[in-house]
Amino acid sequence: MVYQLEFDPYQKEFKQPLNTNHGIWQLREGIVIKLINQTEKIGYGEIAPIPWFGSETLQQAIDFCQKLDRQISDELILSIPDDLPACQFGFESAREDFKNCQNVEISNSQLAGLLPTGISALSTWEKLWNQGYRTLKWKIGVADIKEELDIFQKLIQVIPFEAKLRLDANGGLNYRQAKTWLETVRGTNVEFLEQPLPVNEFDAMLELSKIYETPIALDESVANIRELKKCYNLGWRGVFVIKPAIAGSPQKLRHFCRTNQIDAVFSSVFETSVGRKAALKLASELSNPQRALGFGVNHWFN
Ligand SMILES: O=C(O)CCC(=O)C1=CC=C[C@@H](O)[C@@H]1C(=O)O
Ligand SMILES: [Mg+2]
Repeated sequence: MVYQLEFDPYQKEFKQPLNTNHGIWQLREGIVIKLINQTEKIGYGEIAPIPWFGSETLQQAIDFCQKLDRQISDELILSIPDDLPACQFGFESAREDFKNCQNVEISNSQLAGLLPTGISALSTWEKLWNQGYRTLKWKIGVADIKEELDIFQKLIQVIPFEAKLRLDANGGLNYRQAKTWLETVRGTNVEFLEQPLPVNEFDAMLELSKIYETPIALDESVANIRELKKCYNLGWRGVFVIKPAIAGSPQKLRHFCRTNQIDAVFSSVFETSVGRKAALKLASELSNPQRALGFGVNHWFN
């Protein structure tokens, strides 16, 4: 099959900046691609890089698109190199969009609502709860640990018992702080501790995952299919937070998840509705149905 290719870079400002250990993220930049087939039908896909998670940069994706002919084939799409995972996702999603254009219906009870960092979480959780979220995600490793531990103690006093809380450090803790958090959350409604340590401290996270009963989740460490396989082969059996928009080829991702029984939680990269549709389709096939999807941020842009 051969397609006519069109691609449009975009910039969308977040309604509120995302504050994580990586820094403050204000602007989502990406590329919407259109594949037009011989019957003039259009398949849409999105390239939404996060270089600080190890994907290609926006400029690398734009350069790749610009070098392509205006007519591209299935073979070319399926041969996009693994060092362009966001491009692999965007082009393969557009190709698959011809097959299934309905959106995945999903309720907030199946999604994790994202709390603001710091003390604002205490005044925000109830709004998310009333919107139907039953899983809440809170970024830590942003402020001083004493301050965040104090806020955490207040938060678990007020949120309903049946709420699940995810803590995401974005690799911002050290070993001692990670142990402090894992001891603090023992017996609470914390569902998992996401990426407590930096990517280069995998062995320490593997050791902690064998000591503490609160699951540890990796996302920065498993940001693409190559890293996913590496961590699995090194013995990771905790939660795998998979961001399909930067993981790489959906076909290869399906093969890995169907071949290996992993505890996967599919998650957003704050893509637009184009990428979200394709990512949620993959999540509906491959994410652990017992866990909420990390796509609670569906109205994130101004
Ligand atoms: O996973 C979710 O529930 C929402 C998405 C989310 O938290 C993230 C998306 C993209 C980059 C990161 O800052 C962050 C994460 O670390 O998971
Ligand atoms: Mg994370």
